[in-house]
Amino acid sequence: MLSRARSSATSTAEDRIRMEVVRRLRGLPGPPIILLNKIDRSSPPLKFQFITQSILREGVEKADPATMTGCQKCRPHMGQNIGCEYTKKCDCLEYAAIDVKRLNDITKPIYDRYIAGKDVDLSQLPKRFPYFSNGDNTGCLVPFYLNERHPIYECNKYCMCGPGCKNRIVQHGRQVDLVIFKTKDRGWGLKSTQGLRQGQFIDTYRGEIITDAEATRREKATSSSLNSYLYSLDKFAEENELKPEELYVVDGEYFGGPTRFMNHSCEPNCRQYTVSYNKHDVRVYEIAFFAYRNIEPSEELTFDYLDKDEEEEEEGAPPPSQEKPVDAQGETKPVECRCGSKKCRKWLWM
Ligand SMILES: C[S@@+](CC[C@H](N)C(=O)[O-])C[C@H]1O[C@@H](n2cnc3c(N)ncnc32)[C@H](O)[C@@H]1O
Repeated sequence: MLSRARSSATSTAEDRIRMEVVRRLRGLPGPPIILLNKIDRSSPPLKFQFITQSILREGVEKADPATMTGCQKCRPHMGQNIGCEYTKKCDCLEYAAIDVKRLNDITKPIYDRYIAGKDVDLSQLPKRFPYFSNGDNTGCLVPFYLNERHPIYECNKYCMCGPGCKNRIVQHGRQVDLVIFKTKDRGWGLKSTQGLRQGQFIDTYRGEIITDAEATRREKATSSSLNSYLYSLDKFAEENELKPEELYVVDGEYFGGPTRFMNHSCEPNCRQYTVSYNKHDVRVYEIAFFAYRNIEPSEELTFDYLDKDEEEEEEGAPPPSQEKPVDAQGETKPVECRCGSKKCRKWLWM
């Protein structure tokens, strides 16, 4: 009798936690996010809170708002009705990927000077629009951006192109339904009940944006693998000569969005991309997940925790290792990878 009473009290507590998590999920904007557990009676921890915007913690500052300018020459209707379609005119696309195929006798010498490291006016050069602007793939990231990982500069509230501009996808937020589900052997994971197209936006990675010093303090204060939830905002570090201690870090452990539940795969179906609304802010920007290939309904969504940009990839992906990885302090933080891929590198962290 006693053990029966105990077990029913436990289930009530578990049920209450689940109901509270479901209540929180229902309060979020956008298509539904479902909680699914066919494995046991647990729920994601209540100390984790869903947020819709990252929280800037002490010592973290966005660039002066005065630096956030919008495109001034664009208009909502410029012919094909896709907003900033004339990429040479659009100030927001100044730093977009250069479309080398469209260089001509006038722009090629400018491009060559740019490649040689000279200071040039990039607005002169033809750019690549990051998203498909018509057809079945409208809104999906084009293959060039998908593969090259060039930062995406979306239009912003100061732009003259208007809210319907096709250079605004991530800022409109998640448009796909999601399921946070319990996996057999990797805690919680994420999937969608709908099929996703290659290049389709899923959601951003949100959390507390903290200084590098605070990230180090948090890492030292915990014995758990906190690094699972820390994401360094270092995309622009090298070109802007930012020192490691000047960088900010997103911590999604206690505050975040559903993407915080995405597991790692050595052969992932999603990748993360840099999205900026202010080209002058090199320290605070969005990390956005896009489908890297077509994804079947209910296929688990994964990304590579050690994902490298193309240039770094050319140096070669880390080989599968039988040895336990060791960090800079010589401590092992072995988390065995259970992604199940043929290309599995065996460990989550190298
Ligand atoms: C960002 S969290 C992902 C969500 C996590 N599964 C949860 O329940 O909160 C990262 C942690 O998930 C687990 N994990 C993610 N991918 C894994 C994989 N491929 N193999 C083993 N564990 C994995 C590890 O415990 C890792 O530290």
